[in-house]
Amino acid sequence: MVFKRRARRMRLGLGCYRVGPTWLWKALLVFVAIAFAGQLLGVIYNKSLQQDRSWWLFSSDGQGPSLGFCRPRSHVMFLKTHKTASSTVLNILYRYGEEKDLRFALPLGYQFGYPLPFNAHRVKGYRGPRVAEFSIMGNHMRFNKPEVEKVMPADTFYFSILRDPVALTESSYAYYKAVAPAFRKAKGLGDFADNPQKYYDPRLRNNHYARNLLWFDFGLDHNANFSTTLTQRGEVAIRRTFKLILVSEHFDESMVLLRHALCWPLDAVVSFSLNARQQKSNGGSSWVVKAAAAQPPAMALTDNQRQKLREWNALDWHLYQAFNRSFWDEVDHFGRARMDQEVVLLRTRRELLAKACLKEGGRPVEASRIRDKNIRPFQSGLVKILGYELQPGLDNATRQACLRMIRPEIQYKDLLDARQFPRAAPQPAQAPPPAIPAGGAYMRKGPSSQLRTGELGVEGGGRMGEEERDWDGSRLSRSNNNNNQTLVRDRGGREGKRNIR
Ligand SMILES: Nc1ncnc2c1ncn2[C@@H]1O[C@H](COP(=O)(O)OS(=O)(=O)O)[C@@H](OP(=O)(O)O)[C@H]1O
Repeated sequence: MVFKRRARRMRLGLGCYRVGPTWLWKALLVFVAIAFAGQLLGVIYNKSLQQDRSWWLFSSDGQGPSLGFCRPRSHVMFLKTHKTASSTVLNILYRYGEEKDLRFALPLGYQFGYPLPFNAHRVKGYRGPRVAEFSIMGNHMRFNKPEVEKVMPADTFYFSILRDPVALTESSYAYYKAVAPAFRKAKGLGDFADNPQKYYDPRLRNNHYARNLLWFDFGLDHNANFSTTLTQRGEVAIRRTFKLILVSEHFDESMVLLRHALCWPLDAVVSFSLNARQQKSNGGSSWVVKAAAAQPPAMALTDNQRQKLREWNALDWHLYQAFNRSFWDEVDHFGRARMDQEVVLLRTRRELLAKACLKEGGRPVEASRIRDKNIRPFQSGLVKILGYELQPGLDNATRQACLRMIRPEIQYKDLLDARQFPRAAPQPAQAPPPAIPAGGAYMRKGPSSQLRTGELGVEGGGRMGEEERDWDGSRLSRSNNNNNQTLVRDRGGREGKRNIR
């Protein structure tokens, strides 16, 4: 009996024990099912949100405020001055032209025979002055109006960009330290600023990077003595051709004026700063914006040295001041309040795109950290040139749009070149220049083993043989200067001073 009762209690107990866990298991199962479904819905929702967002990112929202009645310009010539944010501007032109399927006047290499004055035959595919077939031109050149006019249509819109000569010299010194003999010989930028005459020889190749570089790029004589008549003449000549001169220090306002001048949507002029130098903060090694950055000792300048650099670059300083004034006149004409509003919109848009497109919260990173060589920027000089990495997991359309905004100049030019000349056999852009030992000017190779800026060789296949010639055709000979071999102009050679207009 006792045994039976105990067995019944055990059965009941077991029954109780079974009822409890079954109920719990069922509840758990329902909970897991709900959680799983939630996750699944979340993923689907997020994905569609991301797609919606990317659709929204690069669509009508990027049109910006009304441009009024105007027709978008598609014939554009940008004089790409050196170290002025010109690569960022060129990226804008590349993107617009690519999207609209416009034809670019591209150099054979990466520049139009720089530092020689521009010649129409430097344009790949150029077939003569009466064949108007190019829409956009913007790679580095030394401006030469009559030759440019052979390539570009008569209704072309010409524009360019200037930068404060002191900031420009800092950037140029960092980038061309090894290329320009005047910079190479100086102990640091301050030392150069204290006594530029001590280091500067106008006959030496690539020294144009060290004096009045803007004036030089506009095709004017950068070694001329400063005079009010001369500077006014230069200014008038530039104004006659260039309908808009942007100012690097006011980049965003510049972009607003540019978009209205070209009648382009807001997104077309939204950009990420390209070709920036790495700057170190006082304490750490992280990238910081220039204003807050401590310059490395070789780059540090006192106020007095800054003033001296303005005097040394007096022609550029005049140009910068004159065009800075007229820039603000244009802003006044546009309307200051309206400008402020558009600048806010532009910055908001840039922030949004940076968050969507870029890693590191949109901050530029060292080239060595960029895994994809197609977006690694070209390196030159004393400092690291920064680039960007894309956010992972972007849908294809967004990825392509983001990629366009960060693709460095060299890779972008290669891509456009391949599109425009699909059947052309790959050409070496430039034959390698002769190596000059012991402190002679030297070149670095770009990602495609081709030269870009600050190189020694004449672009477009101009290997310099035994008889070497400078950009204006004057003969060069080697000189041994304090054990530094350099190329100097022969006495009989032309002075290379020419005013193109
Ligand atoms: N958006 C914007 N606003 C202001 N400044 C900008 C911008 N984009 C690029 N930069 C700075 O421009 C410098 C590079 O100039 P370039 O691209 O003209 O150089 S190059 O001649 O093509 O090598 C380089 O200056 P430094 O960093 O002082 O060397 C860039 O940081």
